[in-house]
Amino acid sequence: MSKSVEITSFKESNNRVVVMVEPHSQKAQIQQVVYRILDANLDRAREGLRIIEEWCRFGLNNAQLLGECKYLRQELAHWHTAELRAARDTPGDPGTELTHPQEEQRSSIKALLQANFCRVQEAMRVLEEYGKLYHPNMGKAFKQMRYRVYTLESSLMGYERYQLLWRSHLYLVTSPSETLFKTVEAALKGGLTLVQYRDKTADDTVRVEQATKLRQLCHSYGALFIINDRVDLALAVDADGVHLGQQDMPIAMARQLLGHQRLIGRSTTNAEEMQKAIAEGADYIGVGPVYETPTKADKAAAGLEYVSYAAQNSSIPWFAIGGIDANNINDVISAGAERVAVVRAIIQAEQPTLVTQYLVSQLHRIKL
Ligand SMILES: Cc1ncc(COP(=O)(O)OP(=O)(O)O)c(N)n1
Ligand SMILES: Cc1nc(C(=O)O)sc1CCOP(=O)(O)O
Ligand SMILES: [Mg+2]
Repeated sequence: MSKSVEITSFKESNNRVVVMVEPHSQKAQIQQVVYRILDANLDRAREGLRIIEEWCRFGLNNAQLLGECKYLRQELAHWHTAELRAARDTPGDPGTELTHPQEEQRSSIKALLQANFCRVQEAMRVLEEYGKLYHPNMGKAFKQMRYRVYTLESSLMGYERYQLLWRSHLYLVTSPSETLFKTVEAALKGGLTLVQYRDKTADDTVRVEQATKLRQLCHSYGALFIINDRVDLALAVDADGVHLGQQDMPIAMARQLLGHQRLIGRSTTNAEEMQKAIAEGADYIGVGPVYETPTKADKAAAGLEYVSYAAQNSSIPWFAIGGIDANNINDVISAGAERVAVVRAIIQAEQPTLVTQYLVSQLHRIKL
């Protein structure tokens, strides 16, 4: 039986021409496999982008992010040619049956978005590599697209955090407590959306363990989770940002390490520190201590005058902090505060959910 063959290359050796041949059927089979891989991954990338796009549209109402998703989907459609679609063999594809248990549940919007970004990026990497066998420009095109997806992820995740920061009016800064997790969860149930892990004395092993648990807890309630003082710890536990005091790392250095996706807060005690923090690119500032407090015994009170100054002059979100509780929060609000950070008022409360609800309700009353 004669088989059709294709000459794929030849070379000269000892004055003889050596011809390399490959059966036609085998080459066609390989091509078909490549087409199926491209088809499946174009679909995967498009589906993942669609899921991300819906959040940009309905969740964030952000035209710029929505436009970027649409652009990327159109690019995918451009590469999804009829011959690639024709290679599809869904019944014969063992991959359609397989799902990972983690795909069955998502703990939050953030987890859902991250899983889909991962899916899109993986698919684009496959398209970049196998695409080189299909079209001379496909590899380059998908490399560029993959970088655009990284940028989109960065903008979207950063935007998400920034939005939630602006929506947060009560900020819990923790202190060591035997009931830390129970108390934080009770406060989250009361409507808390911003938590800072602050433990000035624990070993790093303990800090890593507690911060990891708290991050999971906060994210499961859709709240932001910030680390006090330590950029390395914030990165290690995938926190939403870091809070830096005047003696901590410079903001520019922290920004280099954390990127623009994560939040950076700065403590300020006077007008000069406030202006500097804003100029250096802080995302929010602490304004205090409003009252003297045993939680920060070495710092003299800045008073309500500084709160009024912040109300008039801060262009970024700011949190009045220091000695604030349910008894005096209305004085702080009257001085101009719309956001407040507390330690003892919640950590030492007998009923943290109720206290949180009360503080949040007072802060929201301002806007009515
Ligand atoms: C929201 C907020 N504001 C101020 C501080 C104080 O930070 P810092 O001055 O660095 O003091 P320590 O907290 O590190 O003792 C804060 N943690 N949070
Ligand atoms: C951690 C901290 N920073 C402050 C500042 O002014 O920078 S005041 C403060 C402690 C706030 O604790 P409490 O709510 O228990 O008074
Ligand atoms: Mg500090």
